[in-house]
Amino acid sequence: MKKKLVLVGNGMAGVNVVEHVLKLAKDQYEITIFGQEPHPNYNRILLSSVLAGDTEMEDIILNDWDWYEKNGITLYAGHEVTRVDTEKRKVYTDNGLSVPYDQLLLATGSHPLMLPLPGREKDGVIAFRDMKDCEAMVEASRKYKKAAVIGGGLLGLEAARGLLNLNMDVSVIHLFDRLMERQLDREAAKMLQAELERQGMRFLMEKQTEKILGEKRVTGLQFKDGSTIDADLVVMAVGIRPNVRLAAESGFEVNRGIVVNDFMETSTPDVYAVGECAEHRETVYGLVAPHREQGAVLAKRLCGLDTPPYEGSVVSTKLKVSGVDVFSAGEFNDQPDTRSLRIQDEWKGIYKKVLLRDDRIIGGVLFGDTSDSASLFRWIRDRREMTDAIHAALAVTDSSDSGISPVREMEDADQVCDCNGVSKGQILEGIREKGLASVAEVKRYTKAGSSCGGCQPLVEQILQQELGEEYDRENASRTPICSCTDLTRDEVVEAIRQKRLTMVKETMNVLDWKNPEGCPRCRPALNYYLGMVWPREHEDERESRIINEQRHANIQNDGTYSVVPRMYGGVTSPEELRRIADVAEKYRVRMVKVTGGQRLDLLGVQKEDLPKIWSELGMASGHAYAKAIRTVKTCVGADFCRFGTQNSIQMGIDMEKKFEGLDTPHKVKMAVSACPRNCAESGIKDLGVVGVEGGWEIYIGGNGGVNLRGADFLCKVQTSEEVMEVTGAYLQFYRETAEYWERTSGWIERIGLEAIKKAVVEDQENCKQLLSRLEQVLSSRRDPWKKDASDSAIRQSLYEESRVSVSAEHGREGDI
Ligand SMILES: Cc1cc2nc3c(=O)[nH]c(=O)nc-3n(C[C@H](O)[C@H](O)[C@H](O)COP(=O)(O)OP(=O)(O)OC[C@H]3O[C@@H](n4cnc5c(N)ncnc54)[C@H](O)[C@@H]3O)c2cc1C
Ligand SMILES: NC(=O)c1ccc[n+]([C@@H]2O[C@H](COP(=O)([O-])OP(=O)(O)OC[C@H]3O[C@@H](n4cnc5c(N)ncnc54)[C@H](O)[C@@H]3O)[C@@H](O)[C@H]2O)c1
Ligand code: SF4
Ligand code: FES
Repeated sequence: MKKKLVLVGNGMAGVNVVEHVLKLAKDQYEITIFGQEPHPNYNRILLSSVLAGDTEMEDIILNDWDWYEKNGITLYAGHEVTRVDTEKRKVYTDNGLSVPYDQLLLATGSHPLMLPLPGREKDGVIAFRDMKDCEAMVEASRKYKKAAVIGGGLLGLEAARGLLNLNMDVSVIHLFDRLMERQLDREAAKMLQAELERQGMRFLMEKQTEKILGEKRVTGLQFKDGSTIDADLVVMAVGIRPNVRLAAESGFEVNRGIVVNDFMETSTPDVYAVGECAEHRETVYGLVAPHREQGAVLAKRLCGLDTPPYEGSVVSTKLKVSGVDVFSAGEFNDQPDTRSLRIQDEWKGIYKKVLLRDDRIIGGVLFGDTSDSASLFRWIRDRREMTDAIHAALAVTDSSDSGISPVREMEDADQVCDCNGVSKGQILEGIREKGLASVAEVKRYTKAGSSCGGCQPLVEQILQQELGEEYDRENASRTPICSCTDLTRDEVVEAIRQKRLTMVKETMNVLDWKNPEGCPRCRPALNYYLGMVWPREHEDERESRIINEQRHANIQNDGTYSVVPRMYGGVTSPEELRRIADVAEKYRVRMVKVTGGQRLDLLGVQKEDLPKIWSELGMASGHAYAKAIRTVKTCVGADFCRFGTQNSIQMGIDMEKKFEGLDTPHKVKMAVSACPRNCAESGIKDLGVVGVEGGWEIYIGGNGGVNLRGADFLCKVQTSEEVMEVTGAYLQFYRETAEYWERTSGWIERIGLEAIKKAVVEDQENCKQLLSRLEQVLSSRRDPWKKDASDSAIRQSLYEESRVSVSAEHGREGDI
């Protein structure tokens, strides 16, 4: 019988151990994971990129719901483990669950430190630790202007850069007279501050905050010296505290963190700890590289394999702020027994300092040019003796002049990517044996470069050195659709056409997929591309769709579902409302809510009630869960409003009826307003129509989500028929040319407004062909709710029996 492995903490460190265990001994354990956050495992490091607008929230998911299910892992997301009974060998959660274990792994991470200041409970005072904090900052930036970040460390500066990108005025309040005093010496800190000031940050140095001002919401900060500043958002980034409550209350030995030995074993048999909550040899690590090293040892231990002990890590840090290259590792402050090598080039803005003890390299700081960082880190880790060659390599301020190539110097065993533990040898193997030819391919295949991104220049140098003239920079920027293949989206779509492929599995086979089963990223994408190319021939493959689309409903964070019936143009009738009310009462729906898209959402529906509710409602699916045409929001328009120039409601209804149920690469939201006052918010929709004197204006590519984007003006037309033509051609062009998972806002940035104008407005012939292909797709649509409600076999297998483990039912799959 399989042993039971229970992991508490669904973060990067714990899940990394599980990934290792699955690779080493897949069948040894029955695995259960508890995570307090209502999300699958995601890359916390990349929250800084999400805030800065460089990455989308959904792109930082490391293992989606499908991954847990596929690997037979039971995930309880949104559940906190509150007690461990070591006698009974069971864990207990806040909502009454208990699960037995044979081996228990604690990876509970850290809490952000919140200064105990008067007023800290006010609205607008937050930390920067998780997705929720990131969303709160984006949300605040829409309404407020002035942000104060307390703490000038790595996190504070990355938060401040993100808030600048969100167009806020940002002040950083720092306790000391230099930034990042735990990583940088005075000189580097001075150069960093000057560069960040140039980017627009304001610094209040040597300031101690005394009080948070304001009534309900924060309005400012007051300092010990009596001065004040205005602020309507305060982000505290003053360090972290290991989360040891569960361990302490359960009787495990705890100091600053949960005390572990060299095999990550706690004081209690069969209980282990890893990551930010673990204290090893009196050190707690707040960076992922050491957690990976710990995880590799622990996974072998759990699988009964021999492993050398974990003896601690040498760490390095890089600040993830674009336009600033800063690296630090080991010691950097001069001491009586140290000597240093310093190079400063004020013209190029470069500073290098290397600290020596007994002529051995023990630490260093690089600013402005971090191309030596991999070599320097290796020299520090190995406590390498300073040589003339090393000295010469460091002494130049342009690494290309040095004659020493950091890459050539590296041994195969040397680590290139600290975040993901990838060596130069593994990358070379990928290049030589798998034909990897770009940074993106290396990233997808080996994971090198996929976290903080700091090692990407080194990966590029390895590619250049290995492939020589064959390395084609331009070609290297091509992005395969996922790590299962080297083919790009366009190549896959072309192959589907040329080779007349019609099924997902067949496509993966014929195109030589590296992972024959595909992954959660490529399976739904292939299913979409096949349907797009062959609208009549392709049989939709439900099992390839994301979970929300398989069930035709949005999974909520407590495991229930939401039902949003279609209400064309946001218009309903007393008769429909009566039916909705009856259903809501009969099935004890927890809440009926008006959505942002002007529909009624029945929240808190049990899975087995879904088909019954759909058939009793007798309304069409609103597709609120799908990558498809969503709602058309309308204003009341000329029939009722004295400013209205057009009948926006009728136009909205016509558009929704025409395009409902159309699959698209990502969700598509639409709106129709009857005058430029734009009450239906047409300016932030994927497709917005605005009535004006003598016709309609059409806007495209707007987005009101995390990455706010105003829509671009596409064209003006005179008649309602023309609106239907241009919007139809636009939607079909998006369907045919966008990457799956790409919103219209990203697509438009990528391919350009002019290309879209040409394809759907100027080139009449092309427009006609787009419309004719659209008609083919529209003619083969079926309402998914009707189909499932009337098919007893589907009802039983999908809604009455559970295919998905309890785990995967928590959280919103499609929308994070
Ligand atoms: C914005 C940001 C940027 C960062 N950038 C970098 C970087 O560039 N490089 C780098 O190396 N590091 C970086 N870090 C730090 C890095 O993200 C962390 O060191 C790492 O994520 C810690 O992993 P962990 O699994 O130990 O803890 P966490 O990621 O905190 O995961 C612990 C999880 O356990 C859950 N949990 C806790 N208690 C319980 C319980 N009782 N029951 C159930 N679940 C529980 C928590 O909700 C949490 O989801 C950054 C951190 C942040 C916030
Ligand atoms: N690029 C990266 O590697 C990266 C990025 C973000 C976060 N992280 C990690 O996340 C964790 C949290 O980062 P962090 O920057 O909060 O921690 P930190 O401890 O590194 O820095 C906190 C900073 O806040 C300052 N501070 C403390 N009290 C203050 C006060 N009252 N007023 C003003 N300033 C004060 C400290 O002097 C220090 O510089 C760390 O483990 C860090 O390594 C790493
Ligand atoms: S958009 Fe214009 S027409 Fe429509 S409700 Fe607002 S003001 Fe009236
Ligand atoms: S070092 Fe962070 S992604 Fe490679």
